[in-house]
Amino acid sequence: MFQGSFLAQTLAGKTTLGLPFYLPHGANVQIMDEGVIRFGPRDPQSSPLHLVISCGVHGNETAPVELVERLIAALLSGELKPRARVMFVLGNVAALRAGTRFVQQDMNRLFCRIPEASDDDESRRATMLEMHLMRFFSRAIQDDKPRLHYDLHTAIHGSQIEKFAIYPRPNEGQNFQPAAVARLARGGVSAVLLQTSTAPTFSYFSSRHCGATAFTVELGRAAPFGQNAALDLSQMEAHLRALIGGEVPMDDSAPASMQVFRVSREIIKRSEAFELFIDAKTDNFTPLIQGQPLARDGDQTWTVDEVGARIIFPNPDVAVGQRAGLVIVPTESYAR
Ligand SMILES: O=C(O)CCC(=O)N[C@@H](CCC(=O)O)C(=O)O
Ligand SMILES: [Zn+2]
Repeated sequence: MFQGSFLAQTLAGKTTLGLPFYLPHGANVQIMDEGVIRFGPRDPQSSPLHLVISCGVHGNETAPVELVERLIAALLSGELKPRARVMFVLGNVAALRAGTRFVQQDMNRLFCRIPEASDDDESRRATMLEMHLMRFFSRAIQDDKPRLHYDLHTAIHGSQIEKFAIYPRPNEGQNFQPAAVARLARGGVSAVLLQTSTAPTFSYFSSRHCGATAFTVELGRAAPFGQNAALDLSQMEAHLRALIGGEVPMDDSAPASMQVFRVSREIIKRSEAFELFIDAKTDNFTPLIQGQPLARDGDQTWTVDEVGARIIFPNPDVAVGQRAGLVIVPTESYAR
């Protein structure tokens, strides 16, 4: 089943789907789809955690894909033994082959939508990935074990804080969980952005529809395959290995060093007349000055109203209807 690495086989279009089987050291494994592989212990009932680790939702963000490939290889060799149920997802295989963020549409803007007969390949792939996560996490409904989804990215932008995460709002009746933020700190993440609005992103989907504690995790600067040596992912790799091995940290509060922000506003591009008054090369977390003009779109203008605001993902070249940036502000509160 594995001639060469799972990543190499996937990129070569040689995925072989199959029934679940046991590896010599007892782990259960199944290739569910192109770029989707699931591992678990011989006795799934003993799993302390249901974990999805996704990467490559954007095809130019390769460091997390190389990290996932190392984890899959360690599991296949028996060097890493799964106690958690874990499913790995290489999101946008076509874009990974092309080395581009996407082929036709940004896949991370295609979740939580109603499928249509006219859907393009990326829309169909997003829908298939939703089905894989619904099925994987449906097993979790039978027990009260934690459901966790890390969607690993790297960023087009430089950043004043290298490793950070976007935390989609939990469902009604739930608050953001400091313990979940504390786990991220163990993976080397230094800031978390609490997102209180809906979003068409993979992590928002698994939070909203799978009841998972989900994050988009930005691990550094995007670079092509083989050019990620300068990016240190060792702490995140150790954290993911511990989770896969069934070590679920029980910290109940995030370290004081973790910076917590709330997404105050999304700047949405409403027409081709849109202008962003912040250079698209501006680093993430660059401070904004209260009263400073942000953007104009026809007769609508945005200025910085917030105190202590910073910019995230400034990008005027997004498609109409998509966000051209996030305005964040510091917060002490984890309330939803
Ligand atoms: O660097 C950038 O401009 C974008 C990096 C990236 O792909 N970020 C994700 C964030 C997803 C989220 O908000 O949860 C994205 O834009 O899809
Ligand atoms: Zn990305």
